[in-house]
Amino acid sequence: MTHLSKATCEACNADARPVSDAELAELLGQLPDWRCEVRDGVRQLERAYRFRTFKQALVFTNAVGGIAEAENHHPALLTEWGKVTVTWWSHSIKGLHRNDFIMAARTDQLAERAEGRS
Ligand SMILES: C[C@H](O)[C@H](O)[C@H]1CNC2=NC(N)=NC(=O)C2=N1
Repeated sequence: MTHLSKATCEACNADARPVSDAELAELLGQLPDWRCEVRDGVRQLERAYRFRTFKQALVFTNAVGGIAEAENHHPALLTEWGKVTVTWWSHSIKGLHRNDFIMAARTDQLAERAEGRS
C-alpha cells in the first residue's frame, strides 16, 4: 500500500466520493497526530504545529501554501506566534476526501524538515 505522503491527489469535483467511516478510521490510523473535527456538519482534518518563533511559523505556513498550490487543494491555515494550525477538507464535497489525508501526510513531511519546531 502506498504511504499517503507518496500518493497523488486526484481531481476532486462535487460528485467525488467522501471517505466512508471505515476509511476515515483506517486513514486516521496512518496520521496519529491529526484529529477529525466536525464544523457546521463538515468533517475536517486538523493538526497544530508549534514553533519557537513567529517567523519560523510563517515560513512553514508558506511552505504548506506551496504544496497546496502545486496540488490545487487548499487548507485553512491559522498562523499565530509559535503555532500553525492546519485544517484540510474538500470544499467541493463539504467533507473529507482521500486528497485531504494525502495533503495532511505531505504537511507532516514539510514539518519534519521545518526549522524551529518545538
Ligand atoms: C476551481 C478549483 O480547482 C477548485 O475550487 C479547488 C481549489 N482548491 C480546493 N481546496 C479544497 N480544500 N477543496 C476544494 O474543493 C478545492 N477546490
